[in-house]
Formats: sequence, C-alpha cells, structure tokens
Amino acid sequence: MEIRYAALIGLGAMGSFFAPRMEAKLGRDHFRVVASGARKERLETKGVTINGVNYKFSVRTPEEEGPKADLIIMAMKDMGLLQAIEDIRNLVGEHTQILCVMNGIESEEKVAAAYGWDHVLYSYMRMSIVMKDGVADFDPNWGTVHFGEAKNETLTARTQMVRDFFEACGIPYVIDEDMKRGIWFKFMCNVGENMTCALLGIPFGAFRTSDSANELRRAAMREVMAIANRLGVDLSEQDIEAQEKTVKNIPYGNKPSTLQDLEAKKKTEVELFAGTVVRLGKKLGIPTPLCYVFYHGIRVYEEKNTGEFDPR
Ligand SMILES: NC(=O)C1=CN([C@@H]2O[C@H](COP(=O)(O)OP(=O)(O)OC[C@H]3O[C@@H](n4cnc5c(N)ncnc54)[C@H](OP(=O)(O)O)[C@@H]3O)[C@@H](O)[C@H]2O)C=CC1
Ligand SMILES: CC(C)(CO)C(=O)C(=O)O
Repeated sequence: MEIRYAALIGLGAMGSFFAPRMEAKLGRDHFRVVASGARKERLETKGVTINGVNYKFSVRTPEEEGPKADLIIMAMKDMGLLQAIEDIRNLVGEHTQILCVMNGIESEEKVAAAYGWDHVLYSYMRMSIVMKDGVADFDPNWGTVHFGEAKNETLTARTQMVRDFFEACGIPYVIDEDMKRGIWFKFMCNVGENMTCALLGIPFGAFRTSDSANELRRAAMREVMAIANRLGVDLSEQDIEAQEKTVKNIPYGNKPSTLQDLEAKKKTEVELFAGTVVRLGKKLGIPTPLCYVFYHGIRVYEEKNTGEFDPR
C-alpha cells in the first residue's frame, strides 16, 4: 500500500505544516485542498504564504467527483469539524485513511462515526503555528505530528503506509506506543494552559513567574487527570510534573490558540477544552469546578467580542 493521492481539509496554521511538503512529494494533480465558495476563491486567487513562499494549491470542491484519496488530513477548528466531515465524503474510498489532527479527545470518534474506524487513525500535533491573513512562518523541522493506532507496539500496515509517506515528504512524526494516552496528555496540557491564559489574558511566560497562574494551570490539569483515570487512561502527577519544565521553556510572549482567538475576536475552542471536561465530569460524577468557571468565563468573553450583549 502506498499513498499516491492525498487531500487536506483546513489550510490554516496546522494545514500549513503539511501542505507544501505533501504537494512537493505528490505533485499538484495528486495533492488537493478541499474547499468551496469564498474560501475556494480566496485560496485560488490570493493563496497562502508559508515561510515566505506563496502557494496556490490545487483546490477540489466537496461536490467534485474524482479519485478517492489514500490519505486525508483534517485540520480545522472544532466549530468546522462536522461540516468538514461531510465535505470529504466524495474523497473517502475503500482504502482511505484519515488523520484528524485537531486538539481535543473526541474528533477521531466523530470522524469514525461517519466513516468507520477502518478509515481513521488517531493523531494530534505537538507544534505551535499562527496563521494570520493567510501568512504563516515557522520552522518546518520543529514540531511533530503524532499518529497511529490506539496501541502501536507493532505497526499495522496502514500505520506503516502513513509513516512511509511522512518519511518521503520530510514531515516530522512520532508514533506513540499509546496514542490515547498521548492525546489525553496533550488535552490535559491544553486545558491547563489554554484555559488559564485565555481567562486571565496572559502569555505562556506567566508560568515562569506567577505561582498563582501555575496553581490554576495544575488544578485544571488535575480535573482532566481525574476524568482520564476514571476512563482507564493512566495520567499521573508525574505527567503534570513533566509538563512543568516544558511549559516554562515556551518563548515568553507566545500565547495559546484560545487566547489568540479571543484577541482576534474569533470564536474559541472552549467547547472542546473546558466544555468537554465539564460535560464528562457531569456524566462520570467527577467535580470540575475550575473548568466550569473557565468554560463560562471564556464564553462571556466571546459574547463581549461578538457584541452578543451590551457591556455598558
Ligand atoms: N495552531 C496551533 O499551533 C495548533 C493548533 N492545534 C489544533 O489544530 C486544529 C486546527 O487549528 P489551526 O490550524 O490553528 O486553525 P486555523 O483556524 O488556523 O485553520 C483552520 C482552517 O480550516 C479551514 N476550514 C474550516 N472549515 C473548513 C471546511 N469545511 N472546508 C475547508 N476548510 C475549512 C479554515 O478556513 P477559513 O479561515 O476560511 O475559515 C482555516 O483555514 C485545532 O483543533 C487546534 O486546536 C493543535 C496544535 C497546535
Ligand atoms: C500550541 C499549543 C500546544 C499551545 O498550547 C496548542 O495546542 C494551542 O495553542 O492550542
């Protein structure tokens, strides 16, 4: 099995990690970006500029008939997921594999509900990229896509196929032995960091100096840990300790995506982060008071941004 025809839906920050290298490997006719309407027009006329190079990738509309894709990368924000699942329907064939690289713990389940687990591998990103007005600059050799089956002591044929493709493209990857644990660890870090920074309007650098910011970050991580443990995912205090070093090495002024979204007056992925924790906590009878405050506090910021109420 080999990847000869691939597609990407979601040519934003994360999409820009993949698109140039996938097109370089497969050629313009065998790598397509899925988009329609004004988005398609923008990608075809203005394109995107990635590390100083302007790209106008070949766009395929959801309605267009054509070859089925061997690999589809999905890289939208949470709010776009359900539409995107429908938009790739024409590209999913018998052998298609889908990687939905979004943050959060539930995107694979949603894609698998539409297409079946035979078509879905687990994945997540350890990378930080900002795309603003179609421009993204980053070191393409820093950061990794993590992917694989739930467990990867031995590699299945489809995991090897995607691995060989990423090797050929020069896309840095990691195959976690336990992908579910990896996804939950990333989620625990995201909830602690993204929610704390968004509610308080502080950059990552605050975690180097503020005991109180760290107290909140760790308390939110512990709410996630309690839920993960109940669901059989073995996150522990050691994982929280390990992230302590990582978070304090992130460049001082960097901001997690949730705060970036608030500052850009966009809708955030709070539903996917604190919203998921509150929902699962309720279902499992696990208290999540901090995520409850994060969730509603960030929702109020969104309402202020979109003018849903008059803050007079
Ligand atoms: N940015 C980062 O550093 C990281 C992000 N992540 C996660 O990755 C995911 C993607 O984030 P990110 O790349 O930052 O988000 P962006 O907003 O930068 O990119 C999302 C892109 O998806 C496009 N899109 C949405 N719906 C569709 C659709 N139906 N068809 C075609 N294109 C569509 C959007 O187009 P348009 O702009 O026209 O709406 C946009 O270009 C999120 O879950 C995020 O949490 C994970 C790790 C790090
Ligand atoms: C870049 C990173 C890892 C920072 O938390 C992220 O996932 C986000 O901002 O959403």
